[in-house]
Amino acid sequence: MSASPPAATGLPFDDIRALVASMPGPDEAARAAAWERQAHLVKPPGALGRLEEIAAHLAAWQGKAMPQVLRPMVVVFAGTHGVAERGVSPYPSAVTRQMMDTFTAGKAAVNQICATFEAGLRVFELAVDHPTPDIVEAPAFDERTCAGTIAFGMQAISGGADLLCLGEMGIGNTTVAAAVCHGLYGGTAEDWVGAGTGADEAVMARKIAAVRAAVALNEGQLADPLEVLRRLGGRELAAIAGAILAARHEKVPVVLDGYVVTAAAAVLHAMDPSALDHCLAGHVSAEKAHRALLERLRLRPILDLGMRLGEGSGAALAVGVIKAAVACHTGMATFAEAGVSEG
Ligand SMILES: Cc1cc2ncn([C@H]3O[C@H](COP(=O)(O)O)[C@@H](O)[C@H]3O)c2cc1C
Ligand SMILES: O=C(O)c1cccnc1
Repeated sequence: MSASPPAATGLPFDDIRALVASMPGPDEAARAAAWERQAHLVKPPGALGRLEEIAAHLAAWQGKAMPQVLRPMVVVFAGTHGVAERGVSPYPSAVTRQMMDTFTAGKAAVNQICATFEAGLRVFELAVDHPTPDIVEAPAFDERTCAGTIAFGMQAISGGADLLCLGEMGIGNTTVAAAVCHGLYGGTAEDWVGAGTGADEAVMARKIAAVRAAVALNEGQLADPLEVLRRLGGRELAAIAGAILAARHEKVPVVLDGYVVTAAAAVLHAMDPSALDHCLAGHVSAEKAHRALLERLRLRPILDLGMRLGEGSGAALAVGVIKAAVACHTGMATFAEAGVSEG
């Protein structure tokens, strides 16, 4: 279930930029064929609402008029963060490794959701015994290690998948996600900080202070989104960005989870506004800034259940809806096949 931490590959940011510049677009013929089929299925046009859009999205990004979700895969990346030692989470960093063990034992929330929808689950450990430096004091990575971690994340689909759901585990990472968003979009630290696992007033004040100080430390250095990731991010965020990019190149649609995963995705969006066109937002989490972030990225969440867990749980839950969308699209009869009169 776990893999070794990333050895720095020496892959520089220019190689990441080249992968972003060469992203394939959607298969518009497959999308059009999917909508054409939807128009003839035995239901009033549009009656399946968002399910119809999801089916057409999968057709466009898998490149087939009849998309499939036979091998949905949930990939959870885990990392640890120096900034966690500032008391920005009610929980200690040790929980990250303990939750890895819980995933392996099949006993976390995401395990149960994956089992419910017959989704695979892989957990990638990213050197959790070696936290990235405290972003208030130093960049999280040097360029080589950041690029190497992005490249490592590209392995997310190496086992094969026709739908990739992304998740994360890393105590303190809602602080890191807020720093990345503040670094990308400006505003104030307060705009981007939320309660995470359940911060009280004192923890919230430390989170806001940490995010403000981390961004201030890097003033004038954040015009390049990859620099935002390198200076203010963390290993699981870098790996998630790599996974999204690899999936795009391999025609695998992606389902994003909560605020942390979406913040990692935002780095790619800032590099190229079309970089997330193959992604669906599995849900909007209860983390304060997630809704605003999704709106900025023009992503409409599939579910809105007040969840604020992470682990890929919201993305995994959306697999149920996505599978149903594909089942309707591929399995329903047309009016002609069913012998039902069209209006
Ligand atoms: C038992 C437990 C299980 C979790 N599963 C995901 N997270 C979530 O909480 C963390 C982020 O919140 P913060 O920034 O407040 O630390 C991440 O590890 C995230 O995946 C968990 C957190 C805990 C405590
Ligand atoms: O939305 C998220 O990603 C989230 C929220 C709370 C805790 N961990 C993750």
